[in-house]
Amino acid sequence: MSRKASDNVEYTLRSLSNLMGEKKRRKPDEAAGERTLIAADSCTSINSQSSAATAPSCAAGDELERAARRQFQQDVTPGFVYVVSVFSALGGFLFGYDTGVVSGAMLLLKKDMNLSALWQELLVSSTVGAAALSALAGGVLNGIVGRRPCILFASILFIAGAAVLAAAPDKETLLGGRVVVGLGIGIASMTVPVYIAEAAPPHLRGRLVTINTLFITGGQFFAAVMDGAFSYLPRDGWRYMLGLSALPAILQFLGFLFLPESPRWLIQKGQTQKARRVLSRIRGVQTIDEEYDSIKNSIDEEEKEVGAGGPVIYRMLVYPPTRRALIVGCGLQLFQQLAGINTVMYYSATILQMSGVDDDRLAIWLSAITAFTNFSFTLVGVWLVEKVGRRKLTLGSLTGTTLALIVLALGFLLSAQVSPPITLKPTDPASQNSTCSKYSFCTGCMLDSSCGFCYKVNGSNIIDSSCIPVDPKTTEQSAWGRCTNETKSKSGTNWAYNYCPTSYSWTALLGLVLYLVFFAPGMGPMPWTVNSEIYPLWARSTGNACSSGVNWICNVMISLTFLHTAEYLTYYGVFFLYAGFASVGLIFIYGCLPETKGKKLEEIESLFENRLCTCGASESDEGRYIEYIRVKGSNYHLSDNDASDVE
Ligand SMILES: O[C@H]1[C@H](O)[C@@H](O)[C@H](O)[C@@H](O)[C@H]1O
Repeated sequence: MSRKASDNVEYTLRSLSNLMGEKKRRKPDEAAGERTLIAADSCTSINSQSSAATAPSCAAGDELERAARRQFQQDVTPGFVYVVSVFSALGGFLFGYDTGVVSGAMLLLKKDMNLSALWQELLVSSTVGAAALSALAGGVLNGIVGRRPCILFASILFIAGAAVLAAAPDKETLLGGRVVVGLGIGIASMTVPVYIAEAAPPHLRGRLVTINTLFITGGQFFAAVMDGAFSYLPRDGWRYMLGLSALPAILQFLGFLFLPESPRWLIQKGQTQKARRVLSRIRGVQTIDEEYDSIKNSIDEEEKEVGAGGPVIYRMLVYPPTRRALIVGCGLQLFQQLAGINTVMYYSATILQMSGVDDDRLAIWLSAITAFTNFSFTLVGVWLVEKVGRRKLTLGSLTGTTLALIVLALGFLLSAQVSPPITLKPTDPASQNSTCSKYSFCTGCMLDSSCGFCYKVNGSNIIDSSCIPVDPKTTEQSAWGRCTNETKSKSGTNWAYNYCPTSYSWTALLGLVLYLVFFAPGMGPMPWTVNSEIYPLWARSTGNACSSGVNWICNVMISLTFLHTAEYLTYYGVFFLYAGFASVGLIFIYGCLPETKGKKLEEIESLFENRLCTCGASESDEGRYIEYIRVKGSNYHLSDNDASDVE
């Protein structure tokens, strides 16, 4: 593409963002911003000379100061940074869509392609496994070629993967497509938060990076809706489900042809002129010297302190502040996954069946409601992150998540205790020889993946119940006897696979909803947000690669072992186990996560300088405000302490 064409499109994007800025400036109370600033300025100047005498004339000082702050925030936040963030967050949307869509697609695929359980597991876990590998490799790639080419490369992988999946003639090609998509997800998951954090102004960084997680959960919700919609097609519905992700990927690719490289990466690579141009473009102001110098100085200082030789991961491990940051970053991602979010997301249909839902399509639509809860409560996180800060949000969220896990576990425990007994023993030799004949209660039968519970209902009582082997081809019926599809309606029996009919099953639904309400605003987004900001520039790609790798590896481990662990520990045992993991996470986060809200990226390293635990380090809104005033050339004093900063 010619330079001129690219300049034109960039001009259009910028006009769009300027327009957003213009609109804002036209609001009446904000139009007075500059005047307010001057008024507040004279008020505080007088104050600094004779505070007692002038106190009455400054009675409205607080109000003026607030207006001046509002003006400051608009001045340093042009709309362009939102355009940059939204195009980047399309990577998050694809991450959510491609990990979410497979559960619904699988229901159709296993019939169309006659997939065995092993192939189903392969198609799900190959994507997550590939994401783990490419997230780890993405660190090196980011450092060498930059953030923008990595995002472009990820969108190419998403487009190619979607095309292969939509056209796949056999299961081997499907597997190839899922691996390609997984490679894209891994690179996007580690690059996008870093890119947004490096482009955002400090007071909005948390919110903009959290928008990426909003897009992840939005992608998961959209995938669930598409799963529901295309499940009505008689054939090939899965091709549309899997192929649709090409559209946002194409949009992202086109957008990124015109979006700039991260200014911090450019400065690190010595491309100073380009970095200055990008900085003034995304800040929308000419006076970027302050920010440029602060980034440049911190890079120079870091090089002096840490040295430039040896692999980055080695230098991170031997330098205490980055080692501590790495422990915190990886720990957050570890506990995000150990709290079991993806068993809830991937197995919500199964968990909902425990609440008595025995229709496949209904289960898909109910999973869409679960995904919607996750999405809408992530929005609460976007709103809260700059208000209460990362630390309080994460701690509050994990506390609620732990309680919700206990509710889930108690729900399953109650259900197990009132589990219906098995009253009929099979008479035919084939049934007698199977493991199903050894259970006396429904719970045992439910947890054995080769058996299902066959029963009749008389009023509110369960009668004539038996545990029979499941049909190896479909879990919708028993292999033989009263609960095959042909005999069910004639004999008036019901077939329960993977669940037991009990009057306490609503507690599972309650626990599930509570879980997402608490998890989504904090534990969902904060590990990504915090990781994007806690490493110094030289260690940022590697730090994020490692922590994203930890996230994906634990994701595979937990989601693949869920059903097997439930066989050994029962369902309530698994949820008690996750509640245990979450409690350990709570202690870890309480002790180790500092507050990074409002800090400049270059200041955050100092939070990890002295010890592992820097609990509740304060924000620096005031500092940034003073800096803004200095940039504007005023001699503005907030208080005696701040005054010394200004001069
Ligand atoms: O932050 C995200 C989000 O919470 C998703 O819902 C979940 O599926 C991902 O594993 C997690 O990393």
